[in-house]
Amino acid sequence: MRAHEAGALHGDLGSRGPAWLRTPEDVNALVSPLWPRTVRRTEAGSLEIGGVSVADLAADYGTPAYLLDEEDLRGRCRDFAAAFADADVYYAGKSFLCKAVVRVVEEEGLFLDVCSGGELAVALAAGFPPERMGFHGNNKSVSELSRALEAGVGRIIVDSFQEIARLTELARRTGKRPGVLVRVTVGVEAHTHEFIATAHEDQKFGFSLAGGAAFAAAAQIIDEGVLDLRGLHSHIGSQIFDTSGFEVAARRILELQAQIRDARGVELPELDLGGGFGIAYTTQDDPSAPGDLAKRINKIVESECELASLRVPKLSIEPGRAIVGPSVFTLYEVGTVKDVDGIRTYVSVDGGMSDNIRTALYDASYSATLANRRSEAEPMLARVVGKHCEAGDIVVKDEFLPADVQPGDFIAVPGTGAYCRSMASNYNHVPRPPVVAVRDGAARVIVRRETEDDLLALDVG
Ligand SMILES: Cc1ncc(COP(=O)(O)O)c(C=O)c1O
Ligand SMILES: N[C@@H](CCCC[NH3+])C(=O)O
Repeated sequence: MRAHEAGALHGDLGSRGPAWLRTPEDVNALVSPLWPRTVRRTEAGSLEIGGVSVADLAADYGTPAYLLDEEDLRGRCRDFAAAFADADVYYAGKSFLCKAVVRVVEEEGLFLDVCSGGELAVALAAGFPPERMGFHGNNKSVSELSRALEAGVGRIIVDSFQEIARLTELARRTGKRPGVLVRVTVGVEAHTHEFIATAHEDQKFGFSLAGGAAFAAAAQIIDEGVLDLRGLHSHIGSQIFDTSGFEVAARRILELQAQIRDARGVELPELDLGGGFGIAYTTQDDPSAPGDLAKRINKIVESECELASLRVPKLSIEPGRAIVGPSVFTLYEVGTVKDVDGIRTYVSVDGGMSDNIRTALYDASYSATLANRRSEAEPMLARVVGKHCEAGDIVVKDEFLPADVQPGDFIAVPGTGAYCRSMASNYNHVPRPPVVAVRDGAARVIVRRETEDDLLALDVG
């Protein structure tokens, strides 16, 4: 029995209810916020991206592959830059970084946030202007800090008293005066998965506001006068839809700004409210457009500044997921289809948790569609799983796919531009997939597929 015939099955979707029950027509539809802008289903029924069919891309580059819609990515950079015209928009490179993306970010006028020596190296190799970079991290090494200083990184977001001491020592030694922000833990419980919330008190990032460490850090930097304190920083977490968390964060951080002014007579000129803007992974998600986010955030900052009699500081934000996440889908080939009687159908693809760990790690929800053809078959509740030796190797927990899905079909999973390739692993010695950028009918590999030789080259035993 195919799982779509099993009535009891739908109970498995719990509160998502009948909205999830789909017709064959729905199963073939591409719901707009989920897919990159140039993706469409052709008359013949297969998907194309940037004017190139997935069949051609699979033939040329193999599967699995991350397919990046360059026009979509550039469009999202431009949308953020235009919406936050009075602010600096730092693209958060941790979401996905390679030289080609660094160049896109630069060409579209954004700034860049890096958070390790490796990300800094990629950015510098791509020729990104260091003065437009911010350097994050709760445990930057002396060598990473030295490289940032040597390169002339525009600002370093300091995260601990030890780091302030290390950077101060380096600055004294080299005669440089780096711009810094103090990362503040504002005590906000962001409405997101606990692993990706970063502003509640009990965690590793930043200086506590409530405990007084944030004030002490800022005061120490001002008193020592070696580092150039430009402002305060807050990042409340990731995949957030509700702007009330930003509102509380802005209020608290501006109160601290006023406290610093009152105690030291210094009005800090900059304020960074971090990233974290949510995207649509399923039809249940309803993300805000950059223009709406900008309006709400600017209003919050202006009114809080008025209340505290502060000049409005130069604002910056650090979106990663909201820029690159929706620009990519992963293309997989189906290898096996297994009906577990009365429970569900498992559709196994040629990748899995090594190219997308988010489902296993955060219980994240994704969507999927049959990519190589249109099907008139009845919808079947499926679970898209990978090829790893791990029961939790799930890519898409629940999705309606046509009941005739079979080995050799292609499955596309949207929303995989952020934190998928960047968090990919070699579990089971599965080589990591390539990233292929497609635009105006032409495709180019921007990160090549890893090979078994690459893996063996590391094994020097
Ligand atoms: C300090 C900081 N800035 C920006 C980001 C980017 O977040 P997102 O990709 O959710 O916009 C992160 C990651 O959560 C972060 O830790
Ligand atoms: N890696 C996380 C986001 C947090 C990363 C940055 N602090 C994700 O996949 O959602």
